[in-house]
Amino acid sequence: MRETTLCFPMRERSDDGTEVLLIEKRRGLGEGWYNGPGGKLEAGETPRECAVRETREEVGLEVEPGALEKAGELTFLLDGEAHTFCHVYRTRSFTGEPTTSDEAYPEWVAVDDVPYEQMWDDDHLWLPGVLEGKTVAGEFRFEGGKPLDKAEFVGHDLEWGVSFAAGQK
Ligand SMILES: COc1nc(N)nc2c1ncn2[C@H]1C[C@H](O)[C@@H](COP(=O)(O)OP(=O)(O)OP(=O)(O)O)O1
Repeated sequence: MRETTLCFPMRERSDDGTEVLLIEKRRGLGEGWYNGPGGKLEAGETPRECAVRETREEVGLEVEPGALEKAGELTFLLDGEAHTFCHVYRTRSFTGEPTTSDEAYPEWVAVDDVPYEQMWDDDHLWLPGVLEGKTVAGEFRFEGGKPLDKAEFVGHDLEWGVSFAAGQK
């Protein structure tokens, strides 16, 4: 199973609203859809280190590992087999301005205006709660063979208010 991360940088707008930094993915799994910066763990990397690196590589923001708040653990199953495990983080502490990379077009979006219709089918089930500050563990089931982004979303289980094991924070 692939181990991956997603990171959702957030900021307050001057008119009192909150925004989240999304990317339009330019290649790989979920190409053309909106998501958070993130990707696969490299050898020897912790999930937090991966989220920091992917956020830097994809959108040019610097985040301290300790400034990441663990918000979720998501398991994606394809045809009954574990396909991807994803650690989800949010943060309001970062430096730099978002810049386009080979992998991503970054875009600040109001949390009330997240384009769920242009995202993975599971995202509208868990991302609103994550952006409200909740924690979640979820299992999402897809069927129809590889690749995952062409498979059909068929079911899910969610648990809110979870605590994460010390080694998984
Ligand atoms: C199935 O539902 C998913 N929902 C969301 N929101 N995100 C998902 C889902 N499945 C996978 N992802 C995320 C998890 C990772 O952040 C990326 C994986 O993308 P990719 O395979 O392209 O990984 P990268 O490390 O970016 O790949 P390269 O560096 O080799 O381009 O998708």
